[in-house]
Amino acid sequence: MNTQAGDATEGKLTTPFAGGLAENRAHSVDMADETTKIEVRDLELYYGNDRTLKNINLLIPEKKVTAFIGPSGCGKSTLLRCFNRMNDLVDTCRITGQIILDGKNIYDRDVDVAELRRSVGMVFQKPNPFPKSIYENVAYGLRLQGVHGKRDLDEVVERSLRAAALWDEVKDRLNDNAFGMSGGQQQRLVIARAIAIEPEVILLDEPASALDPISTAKVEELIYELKEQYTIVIVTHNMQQAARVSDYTAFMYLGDLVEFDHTEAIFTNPALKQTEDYITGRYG
Ligand SMILES: Nc1ncnc2c1ncn2[C@@H]1O[C@H](COP(=O)(O)OP(=O)(O)OP(=O)(O)O)[C@@H](O)[C@H]1O
Repeated sequence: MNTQAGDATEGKLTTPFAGGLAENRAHSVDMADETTKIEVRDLELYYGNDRTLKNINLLIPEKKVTAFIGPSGCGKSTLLRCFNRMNDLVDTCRITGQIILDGKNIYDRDVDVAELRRSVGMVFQKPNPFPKSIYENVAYGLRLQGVHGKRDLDEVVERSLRAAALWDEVKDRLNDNAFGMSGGQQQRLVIARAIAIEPEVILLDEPASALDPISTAKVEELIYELKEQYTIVIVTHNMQQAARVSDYTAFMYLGDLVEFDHTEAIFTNPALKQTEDYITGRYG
C-alpha cells in the first residue's frame, strides 16, 4: 500500500515512493531528527494532457539541503517550481494534491502568491541580475517592501552579500553595474538578492550548471553554509554535486519519485536497482 507521507512508525517517518510500483518500493526513511518544512501530498501535475508529475509524496526537512536528481525531462524543475507556484504562470498546467508549507496548503485559494514567493525564494540556472548596480540588485526586494532608509538598506545589503560570500569581492564597487561581474559572482549576487528579503526556503534550479569549477565550488560552499538558516531544495544534474551538498536526495524518473533517502544512503546503498543504475551512470 502506498503510505501517507508523514505517518509516524516507531519514531520514523514513512516516506512512500510514488507511482504504480509503490508497494515494492516503499521503505522507511529515518527522519526522526527532522522538522518537516514542506510536505508534498499526492501531487499530480499535468501540462495539457501530459501527466508530468505522478502521485508525488515527499517530506522536505527544515534547514537541510534536499537534492532532486534524475534524467533530463523527469520533472525535477517542474516539482521545484510547484513549491513557489511558479507553474501558475503556465496556462496549460493543472495541479492536484497538496503542498503543505508550515502547516498550510500553498494551493489553498486564500494564499497570497506574492507573499508565498517572498518566503520561498528561487535562483535559476543562469544568473539573472537586474541591469542595476550591485547594491541596487540586493536592495531591490526591500525597496519593493517599502524599506527606503539608507541605514536599513546598507545593513541588509552588507549582511546579504556577506551571507552570499561575496562582500569582500564587491565591497569597494557596490555602485558598479552587476553585469560587470563574473558569472560566478552574478550567481552569488542573485543568491544575496534572494536572501535579502529573508525567505525561509530557497529553491535552486541547477544553480551552478553555467559556472566554471572554481565558481561552482564557491556556490557549493555557500549552499552548505546557508542551510544553517534556510531550507534548501536544489535540482542538479551533477551527481557529485548532489552528494557533496545535500543531506537528502530524491531520485526521479519519468514523473515518478522513485527513491528518497539520506544522500549517503542513496549514493552508497540505494534500495532500488533503478537508482543504482542511474547514479552509477548506466542510464540517463
Ligand atoms: N511549460 C511547459 N509546458 C509544457 N510542458 C512542459 C513545460 N515545462 C516542462 N514541460 C515538460 O515537462 C517534463 C518535465 O520537465 P522538467 O523541466 O520539469 O524536467 P527536468 O527533470 O527538470 O529536466 P532537465 O533536467 O532537462 O531540466 C518534460 O517533458 C518537459 O518537456
